[in-house]
Parts: sequence; C-alpha cells; structure tokens
Amino acid sequence: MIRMGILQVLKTQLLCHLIICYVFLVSGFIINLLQLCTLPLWPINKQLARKINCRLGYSISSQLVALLEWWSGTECTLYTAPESYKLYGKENAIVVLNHNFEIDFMTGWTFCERFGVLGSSKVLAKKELSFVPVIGWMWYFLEIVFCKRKWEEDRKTVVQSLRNLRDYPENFWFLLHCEGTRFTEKKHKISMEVAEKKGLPKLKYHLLPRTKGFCVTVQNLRGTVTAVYDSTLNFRNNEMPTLLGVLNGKKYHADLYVRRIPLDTIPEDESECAAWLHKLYQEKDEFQEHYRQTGRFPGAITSPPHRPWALLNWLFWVCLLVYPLCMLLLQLLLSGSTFTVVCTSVFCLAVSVGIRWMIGQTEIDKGSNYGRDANEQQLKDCHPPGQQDHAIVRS
Ligand SMILES: CC/C=C\C/C=C\C/C=C\C/C=C\C/C=C\C/C=C\CCC(=O)SCCNC(=O)CCNC(=O)[C@H](O)C(C)(C)COP(=O)(O)OP(=O)(O)OC[C@H]1O[C@@H](n2cnc3c(N)ncnc32)[C@H](O)[C@@H]1OP(=O)(O)O
Ligand SMILES: CCCCCCCC/C=C\CCCCCCCC(=O)OC[C@@H](O)COP(=O)(O)O
Repeated sequence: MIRMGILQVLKTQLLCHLIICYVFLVSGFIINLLQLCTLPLWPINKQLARKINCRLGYSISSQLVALLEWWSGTECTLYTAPESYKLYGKENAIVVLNHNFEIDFMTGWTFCERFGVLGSSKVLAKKELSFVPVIGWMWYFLEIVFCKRKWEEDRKTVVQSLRNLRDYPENFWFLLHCEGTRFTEKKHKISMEVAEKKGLPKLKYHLLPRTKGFCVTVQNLRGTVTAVYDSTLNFRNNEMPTLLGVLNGKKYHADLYVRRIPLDTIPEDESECAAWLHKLYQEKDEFQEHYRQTGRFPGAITSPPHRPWALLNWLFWVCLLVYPLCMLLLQLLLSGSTFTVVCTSVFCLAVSVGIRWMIGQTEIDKGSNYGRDANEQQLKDCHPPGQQDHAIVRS
C-alpha cells in the first residue's frame, strides 16, 4: 500500500517527466533520422521500405501507448460482437471515431497495439500536425493522409494519398474523425445551426459530420478495405482525460463501442453515402445517450489483452538513453564551468518549452477555429486566432 503511494507520488515528479520527455524526444529524433535513411530504399524496394517504416514508427507511437497503459495504468474496455472481434487486426478497415477527448489519439493507438496494427495505423490528419517534430515527421514515412480542411485544395492530394494505400503491405486501420475537429460547446452550437439549415436531425453529443472525407475514402479504398469500424469512445465517471494527467500517472478508464459494418453495405453514390454517414452519427448519438443513462455501451464486453512489446520498446530506449544523460550531467557538474552549466540549463529549458508546445497540440482549449462558424469558408482565412471557446464539461 505504502509502496503504491510512493510510486504514485513519484509519477507526479517533474524529474520523472523530464526523463520521459527526454527519452521520447531523443529516441524520436534518432528514429526520424533512421526513417530518413530509408529514402534511397523506396525506389528500389518500396514494400520493404514501408515495412521497415512501420516498425520504426511503432517504436515512437508505442511509447505513448506504454505511457497510457503501463505508466498511468489506464484501462481499456471494448464493447463489441464476438464474431467481429475475431476479425480485428486481420483485415484493413476504416475507423470512424467521435472526437471529444484530448487523448483519444493515444487511446486509439492503444487499441491498435492490442490488435497488432499500431505501426501501420493511418489517419486523415490536419496538415498542421505534419510539422510537429517526431510524430508529424514520422507520419510522412507512414504515408499518413494530410488535409488542410479546405476541400478545394484537399481533393487532389487526399485522393492520391488514399490511392497510394491500395497496395500497402501490412493490415492497416484508417482513422477518420468525421466531425473534423474536437467537440466544444461553441462548435456544437454552430454545427447544429448548420444541421437545422440542412434539415438534418440535431445531434446531442457529436458535431455534424463532414461527409466529403468519408465518401472519398470509401470510394478510393473499396476493394482494399473490407469494413468500417463504427467506434464510439467514452471515459468513465465523466472524466475529460489529458496528456498531462497521463504523464502525472492518473489512471482513466476508456470504454470503446465498436460495430463492424461490411464496406459493401455502404452506398457507392456520393449523396447516398453522405446520407448514410449522417444516419450513422444519429445512431452514434443514441449510443452516447445509452452510455449516459446506463454507464455502459450495448454489446458484449471484452478487454483485449495487453502485449508486452510497447513496454519492452520503452525500457530499451530508457536503458539506452538515460545512462549517457547521467554521465553527461555528472561531467558537467564536475567541470565547474559556469558557462557550460548555464548553456546546458538554457538548452534544457528550451527542450521543456518545446515539449510543452507539443503537449499543447493535444489540448482542446488551444485547438483550431475550424467549425466555429457556419459560413466558415469565407471566414477561415480572416478569423483572428487565439480566441478559443471551451471544451464541454460534462455534467
Ligand atoms: C477494434 C478497435 C477499433 C477502433 C480503434 C480506434 C481507433 C484506432 C484507429 C486508428 C488510429 C490511427 C491514428 C491515430 C493517431 C493520431 C490521430 C490524431 C489526430 C488526427 C485527427 C485530425 O487531425 S482531425 C482533423 C482532420 N481530419 C478531418 O477533418 C477529417 C474529417 N473531415 C473531412 O472529411 C472533410 O470533409 C475534409 C477535411 C476532407 C474537407 O473539409 P472542408 O471543411 O473543406 O469541406 P467539407 O465539404 O467537408 O465542409 C463543408 C461542408 O460542411 C458544412 N459546414 C459548414 N460549417 C459547418 C459546421 N460548422 N459544422 C458542420 N458542417 C459545416 C458546409 O455546409 C458544407 O456542406 P456541404 O453540404 O456543401 O458538404
Ligand atoms: C512517451 C511520453 C512522451 C510524452 C511527451 C509527449 C509529447 C507530445 C507528443 C505528441 C503530441 C502531438 C500529437 C498530436 C496528436 C494530436 C491529435 C489531435 O487530437 O489533433 C487534433 C485534431 O484532430 C483536431 O484539431 P482541432 O480540434 O481542430 O484543433
């Protein structure tokens, strides 16, 4: 009991956080460099280059999975039909997921890890994320599809990037947050005004889905992907988990409801496909209502087993990188040079600021203005940044 308490206190210590972030950054840069080294291989043996990059990418993303699973001890429960469960990880799929939480990307990755598709997982991500060191750079080599969320500019690149995935050598899950942005009260209000104008039923727990990305994905991955995994995520006790919470060792409990929908049941015609997606979000809203009322999703409960690889990979990097760090710090202290000590302190401060900026990318309060205006196409370019509304605090 006392040992548990000490461990819990240890997890909140700045020094631990600095070490974790140092390992993540340095290992990340090393892996980014190794990914860069695979460039000459692409024209010679593209499939081999892709497989190598999946493994290298795994070595980065699994550190965040290890942080969630092993450091914070967050539990992940899956509600799904047993006949669908058997297929997870054994086929290519499009995952449609609600976008309410700051750590839904880590939770998604954790499920990918449990089913062995973490290294190859894909997403339709906003372009801004491609500039984030380590993760954004890793994504270039994993052929992640980026969008500016301006359809006129995105159409060509998104279609081409999707087509590139047709001969991908590993099973992959392609994640789509069709809402396009994280849920906030303000964005919800505006998107429901759009729904009203379009004569669509109102949603209580979701923003109105953007249909273009989904339809174009289904169109271009038909024949490659066999199913859509309609996924609805929630955290127990109305928690709104944060990356800083996870770093502090706070334990959360994620509940994910997944329905497997065969891709050939989804209409090919674009407007029918869009209507299908709107109907799907109305159903998702009902599942959230059910969760709110009963504290659980429908369907059988499973807890897909932990695999040790994320932890082993993390321990490998810790062992490799912490010893040289200690030696360097010791040498610095022994050198007695004020100049060197000041330079090192400034460097450490800069790294801390950089990491804080990266964590900021996950924070809803620092999120984009996308979807904050029904007439956004005209306002996208002239909206003053920095005036953020607040993520909904669930009562
Ligand atoms: C067994 C286990 C199963 C599952 C496990 C779960 C998950 C694991 C899976 C994989 C993990 C992989 C990776 C995870 C890691 C990291 C992920 C992290 C984050 C990245 C996520 C993002 O970056 S989200 C943001 C970017 N992505 C998207 O936006 C995707 C959705 N968007 C679209 O598809 C859009 O259509 C678009 C981006 C392609 C184009 O957008 P654009 O805005 O330019 O055009 P649209 O035509 O779509 O929009 C205009 C139409 O919308 C109407 N409108 C206007 N204002 C609003 C409003 N406020 N709300 C709603 N609608 C609005 C407007 O009227 C237009 O209507 P039309 O009728 O003309 O279409
Ligand atoms: C091993 C531990 C390492 C601890 C240090 C972690 C440092 C941070 C690491 C990575 C941060 C970058 C990951 C970005 C993924 C965020 C995904 C996301 O949720 O993007 C939001 C986007 O969908 C919508 O944006 P808006 O709501 O429109 O705005």
